[in-house]
Amino acid sequence: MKPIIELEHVTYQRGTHLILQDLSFTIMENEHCALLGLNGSGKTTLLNMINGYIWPSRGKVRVLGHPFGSTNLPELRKSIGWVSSAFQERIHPTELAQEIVISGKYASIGLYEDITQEDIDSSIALLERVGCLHLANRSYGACSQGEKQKILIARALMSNPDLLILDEPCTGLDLFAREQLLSLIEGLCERSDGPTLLYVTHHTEEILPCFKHALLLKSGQLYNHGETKQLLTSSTLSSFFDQQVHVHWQQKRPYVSIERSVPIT
Ligand SMILES: Nc1ncnc2c1ncn2[C@@H]1O[C@H](COP(=O)(O)OP(=O)(O)OP(=O)(O)O)[C@@H](O)[C@H]1O
Repeated sequence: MKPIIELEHVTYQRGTHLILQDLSFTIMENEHCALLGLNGSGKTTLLNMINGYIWPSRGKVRVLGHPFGSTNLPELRKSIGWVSSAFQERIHPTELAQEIVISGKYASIGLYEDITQEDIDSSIALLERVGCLHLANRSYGACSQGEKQKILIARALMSNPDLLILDEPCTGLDLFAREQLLSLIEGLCERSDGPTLLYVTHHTEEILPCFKHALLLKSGQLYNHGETKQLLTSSTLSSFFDQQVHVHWQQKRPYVSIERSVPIT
């Protein structure tokens, strides 16, 4: 097993604000991991750092074994798939689903390279894998939110990444579209030749059993990390959220409810 993400005493400071503070953790190959943290806890900042868009003020970052500082980051990014709503907003609505998928090979927005027959075949295979082959020639703007997310996952897989980051992929999905997307994600986790997944969410019930590890980020600090089953307990999450919560597991997924101190009338 190889290390996929390694952070050593990483701090990220903007002015006097310590956005990330002394983070140290390692995610190993196939150790699919969930990242939880309240709004403003530093998740996006951390993802930007893992993708080499920002640099630590202090500490060391290594991704896929490449130490930042002596690594060709645009090249490294081709081995990282990143699906986020911020990225979704940058896609032109007239672009066709298949073009979007192919652009993933070049880590570009829009297609500027000469496309090979192999690119076309791979994009078709990926669209089929995410259940969206029928959308190949549909413009992105005309796709539903669930379809858009699946197309972006296919795009992220186009470069055969070693690391796949899914940042709140279920946002805006109805109950059934969400379960459909989660089944697709579960399928990705189960492939021994697939990427290591980092799954960011505010909704613990999306943490599938395949995410055996979890990172809890609180106010820019690593509050805790370890095995999901041990970490996501009522007691740990109540102190993590500074609010009494109750965790119950259903079909091996953790559901969190807030214990209200004031009865609802
Ligand atoms: N460039 C910056 N300069 C100053 N402050 C910043 C900068 N980038 C982020 N922050 C602050 O750092 C904190 C963490 O932001 P970040 O976007 O990483 O949180 P997050 O966990 O992704 O939140 P959310 O769940 O709401 O998306 C926030 O208080 C934010 O305002």
